[in-house]
Amino acid sequence: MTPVTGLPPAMADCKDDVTPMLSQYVELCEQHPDALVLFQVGDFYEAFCEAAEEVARVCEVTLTQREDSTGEYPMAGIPIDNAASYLERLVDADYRVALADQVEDAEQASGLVDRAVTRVITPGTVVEDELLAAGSTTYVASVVERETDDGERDGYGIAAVDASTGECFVTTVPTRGNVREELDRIQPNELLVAGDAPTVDPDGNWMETEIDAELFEREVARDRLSEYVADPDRRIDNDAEARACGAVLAYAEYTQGDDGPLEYVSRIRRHDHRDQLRLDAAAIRSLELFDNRGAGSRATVFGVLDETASALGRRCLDRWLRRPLVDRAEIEARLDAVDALVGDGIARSDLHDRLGEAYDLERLAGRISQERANARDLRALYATLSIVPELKELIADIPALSDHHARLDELRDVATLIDEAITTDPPMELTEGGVIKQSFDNELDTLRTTEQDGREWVADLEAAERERTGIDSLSVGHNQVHGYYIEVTNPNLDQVPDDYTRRQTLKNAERFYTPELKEREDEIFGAADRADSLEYELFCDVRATVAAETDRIQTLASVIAELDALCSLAIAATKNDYVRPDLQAAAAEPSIEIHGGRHPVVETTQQEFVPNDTDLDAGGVAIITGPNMSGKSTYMRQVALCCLLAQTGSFVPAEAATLPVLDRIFTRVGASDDIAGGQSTFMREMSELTEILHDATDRSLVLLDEVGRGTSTADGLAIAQATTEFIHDELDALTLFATHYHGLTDLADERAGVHNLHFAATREGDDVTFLHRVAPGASSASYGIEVARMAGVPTPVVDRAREVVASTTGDASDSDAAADTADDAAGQPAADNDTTTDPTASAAADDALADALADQTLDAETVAAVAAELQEIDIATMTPLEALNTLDELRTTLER
Ligand SMILES: Nc1ncnc2c1ncn2[C@@H]1O[C@H](COP(=O)(O)OP(=O)(O)OP(=O)(O)O)[C@@H](O)[C@H]1O
Repeated sequence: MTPVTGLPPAMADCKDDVTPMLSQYVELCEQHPDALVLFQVGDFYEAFCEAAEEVARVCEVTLTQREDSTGEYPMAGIPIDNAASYLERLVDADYRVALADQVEDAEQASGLVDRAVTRVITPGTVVEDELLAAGSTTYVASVVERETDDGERDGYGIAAVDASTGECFVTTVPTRGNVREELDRIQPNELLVAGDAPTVDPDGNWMETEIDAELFEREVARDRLSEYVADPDRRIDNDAEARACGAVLAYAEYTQGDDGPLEYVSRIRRHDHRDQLRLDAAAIRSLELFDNRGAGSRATVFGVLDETASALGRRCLDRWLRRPLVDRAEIEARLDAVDALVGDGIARSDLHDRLGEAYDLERLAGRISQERANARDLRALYATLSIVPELKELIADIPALSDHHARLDELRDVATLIDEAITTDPPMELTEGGVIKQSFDNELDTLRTTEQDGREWVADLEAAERERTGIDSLSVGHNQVHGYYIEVTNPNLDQVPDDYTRRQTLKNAERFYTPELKEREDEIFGAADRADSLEYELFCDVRATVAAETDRIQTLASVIAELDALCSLAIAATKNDYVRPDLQAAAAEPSIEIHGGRHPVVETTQQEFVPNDTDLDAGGVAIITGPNMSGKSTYMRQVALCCLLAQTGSFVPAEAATLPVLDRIFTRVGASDDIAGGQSTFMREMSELTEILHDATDRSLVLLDEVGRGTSTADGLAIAQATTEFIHDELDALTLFATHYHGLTDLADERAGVHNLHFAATREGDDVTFLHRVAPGASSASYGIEVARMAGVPTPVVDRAREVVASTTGDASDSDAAADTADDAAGQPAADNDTTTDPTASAAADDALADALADQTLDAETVAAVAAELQEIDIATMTPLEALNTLDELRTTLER
């Protein structure tokens, strides 16, 4: 269905004939062609015509008809009081929603109430608490290609802003690939583009929004930036950064309905991508830092490390994990702090408890400066400020946190003001009183006293009038329409005094007022009205005074956030038994030495995790072989994660670790069972490989997992071998390469820095047991068929696969397995007796099994036919495309 934005077509057809109110709607829709306009009519936000149909569909609300002198229009509305959940649905359905509010009091308006768009809600600029997950970030980003003075293209400027917290940053990256890498780190919800902007990967998980190209213009952007920071050139490196940043800020202003700069965006940080350990999308994904393809949020690296107590800390830890450090001093400073907290259980748990009381200061600061904060928000700020003295005391004696101690500003002036001004449990509404404390303002106190005295006088009136009139059933009451009254039932009406004036007649009684009651009533309501509006004015003054301190509040927020993130790392380290890593000396050649290393996530899901050592010398390449499921991938990732955690400032899951400061982690996981993408999968694999071969340095860690599998076995082995040789001979990168190409293990004999590792398994009868223990040397058997059997592949398929292997190798895999078991029992690497199977044949069998695994209900006859056909194929002479086509045909046969 095409999105309905701007002016609904049916309304466009009759726009000149509609009522004045609808013509206001038409005008606002025309001003916001990209947004779905929700138009306030009393207590509802309404949409009309096609927009109404869409709102009714997405929000599941009733579609009604509006009828007026100009015609009949479909109409759908959502209640303003309860708008958040409906707005969320519309934003989730990729709508930008423009809220056209009544900006004039309906009672005071002469004629049509004025309306204006006060806010455009878009996926990347949500600020409403109800629509935001706690501790999350919501960025809108933009990318601008950089041009040098001579018109040469030279890299890209990237900017992002989180409109809910005011965080804003810029960076420049050299290549298109780096753009994607940076965006993968930022994970923006929305990406701004103009007509000539470079298109970024369309697969990105963000909404693309086209904005006016003028907002990207150099001068326009620079002018805007100078409204935010005093000296933009000091913060911004080049025009591309300035243009990208100008555009995101302009868009943020537009969506917040502000004409001027957003006060709470008070600093623009600059990242240099060389100042952080670089991780590309493949690394973030395959190391399962934040996402684990649906296995639950705890089963990620972030999930394991996240012991934060506050939303501030959670966001900070997220940032740290996305941008590990490369500056040795900064890493050591974080490690020192974590170390101190690991060593002091009492400080750690007290700190964690106090931090749990901190509200989300970043978002509070945004709301306060945007005048969206209510009295409860100010009280939340006060509550957070109240914990600061305790935080200071808790860390006063921890030298590693002395910098945090010095930066913890108690903001006493702000705290005192809020506490003196705002009631302890204020209402949500700001205009109905109860917000400002007694004794804060003399005029307010006088008004409240007048009101109070009046009410007390009324409260005493009943008794006084009963006595005066002798009517025992006389009562004094109040209602919204008629105000105060004295009620006398019909049988007593003859006793009513002369100064009673009739106000209202009921069935069994009459209601009266006296001149004095009227006078008191005017006094009470006059004072109450005036006091309510004075309270609102005083509240706004207090809020503005606090808003002027936004910068200090944001600094405090960042210190609290860091303390919480450090505390979280210390708790995770203690809970999971991590150790402080030693960083190699700066001058040392990068090498990795881990004793008893573990995978931080897998170890939490396994009953017994087997720790493994790693010893990778400078420029070393480890070729890792072993049966399927034996632990190769887990091992490689745990090595990468140890390095990554260390550079985040975290302890690492190991008994001891000496680690280098890496510049980059590359991971390339080969096209495994998922051939669905066909050629494109292999192409992607190769283009990612190209990037590694171009960019890796001797400070990079490269993980290659079954690279080359996406093509024919012969080509795959050739590519794998050439890649390993190149990495070893030219790049000197630290490399772990898990492979089923046993032929690759021969490289260890040819090149000094290459060595073999293998994961062994033992077999008893048909049962294979994985030891998950890494040992030197190459493995001799893949146990693919045994794994298939254990996975439940029907017996005829398993038997046929054994026949295929036997006939192509002249051998049965049993002998390999037996040799492997015997080697392991003797503690010898299997490579010594290697009876390596022909890779072409075992790959053919693997392929047959992979297909069979895909559908275990296949009949044995079809599978046998496919297996026979597979046997006929001469894979070594096929092109990758031919191989894929043949595979596709075979699979189609199986699917029939
Ligand atoms: N050191 C270990 N201790 C305990 N269990 C482990 C260990 N390493 C891996 N495992 C378990 O074994 C499973 C398979 O591990 P992994 O995916 O690393 O094997 P693999 O050799 O890479 O397999 P394949 O070649 O099929 O990709 C893991 O999901 C985990 O459950």
